[in-house]
Amino acid sequence: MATITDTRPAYTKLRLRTAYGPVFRDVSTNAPRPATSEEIPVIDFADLYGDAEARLRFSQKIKHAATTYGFFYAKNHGIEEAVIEKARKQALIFFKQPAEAKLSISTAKSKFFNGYSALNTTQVSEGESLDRKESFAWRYDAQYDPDPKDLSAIPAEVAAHLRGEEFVWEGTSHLPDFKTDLLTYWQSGVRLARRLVQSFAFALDLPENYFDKLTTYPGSDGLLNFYEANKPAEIAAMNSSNKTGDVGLGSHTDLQCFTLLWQDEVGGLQILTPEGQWIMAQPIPGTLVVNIGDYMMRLTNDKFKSTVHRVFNRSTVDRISMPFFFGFNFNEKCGVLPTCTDEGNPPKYEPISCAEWTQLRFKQTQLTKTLGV
Ligand SMILES: O=C(O)CCC(=O)C(=O)O
Ligand SMILES: [Fe+2]
Repeated sequence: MATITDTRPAYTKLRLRTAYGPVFRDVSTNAPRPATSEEIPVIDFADLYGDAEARLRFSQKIKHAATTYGFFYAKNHGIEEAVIEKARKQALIFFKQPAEAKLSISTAKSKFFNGYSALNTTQVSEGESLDRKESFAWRYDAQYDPDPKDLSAIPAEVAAHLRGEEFVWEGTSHLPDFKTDLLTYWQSGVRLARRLVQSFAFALDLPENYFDKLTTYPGSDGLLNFYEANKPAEIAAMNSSNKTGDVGLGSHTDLQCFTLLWQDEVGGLQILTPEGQWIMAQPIPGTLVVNIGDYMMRLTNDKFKSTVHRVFNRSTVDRISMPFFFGFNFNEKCGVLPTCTDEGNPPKYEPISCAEWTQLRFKQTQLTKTLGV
């Protein structure tokens, strides 16, 4: 009798945190495969700085990527290599310090998760391991805005939501140029994001300056992630116990409008396709990875996709990544955009501010402090 082989992939359930509680996704047990250039396209940012025609062309590419997988690579993004390299070196210097020095600026000292998180102290995804990484986080502070601000003129409703904290810089002042090099990288991110969000507006059939009033004191979170080299025995243990849930950073979506991520050449970032297949966002030198966050997805009535991703790291060398999370002014309540809704497609969501929105997710995070915002 002929046997029929069942070639359907097996699926497991992945539990994800969302603002409104856990959701479950079916995930294929097939091994992760490299992403194709259709899935995660490389977009040339030279056009973002070009004439009206070039900017329109650019916005259409953004729209395509944002409405499919919500991930793309940015080349010619305008952040100087020297700026990135200095920040990367500082990140390594910081993480290679003795534990004591790092713990002196622990996130435990922060009201807003600024500072240092040690190995295995966060768990972005409850169904997976603790996050096998260390990190250093800081947030928007008007005194460092590349678009200079009159600090005495910040509206009270804006000031109430600003989350920068000086202790992260005070506690690293023994590291020469640490603050300068990281803030220079961060400022480049703020500038690029303010520009890119104009193209998002264009892509959504809105005037290019539509969001500008929402990005005067934007959510701008800087983060350094350090995934320490695994010892061969650790890798063998992870593999032999077949713990696919043993992750560098658990499965999650980013919270705000979009993320600009620099990653080194080691690799490990994976994204989850709508079919539940993990695909690898392999490093492409000279690019940033850009991805849509939940807040932007909500504002577009789910037209732009905020896609689940994780870091799956089995490397025997250290890995550094430096995400920059961008959102609107935290006090501004935004609803579904007028161009993303019509009679047949009514708004699915009530207006909400970035402050309220990020709070909702944090309330779901019972165990520890989650930095993926
Ligand atoms: O380290 C990476 O490549 C991704 C980091 C990330 O997704 C996050 O910090 O939200
Ligand atoms: Fe992320």
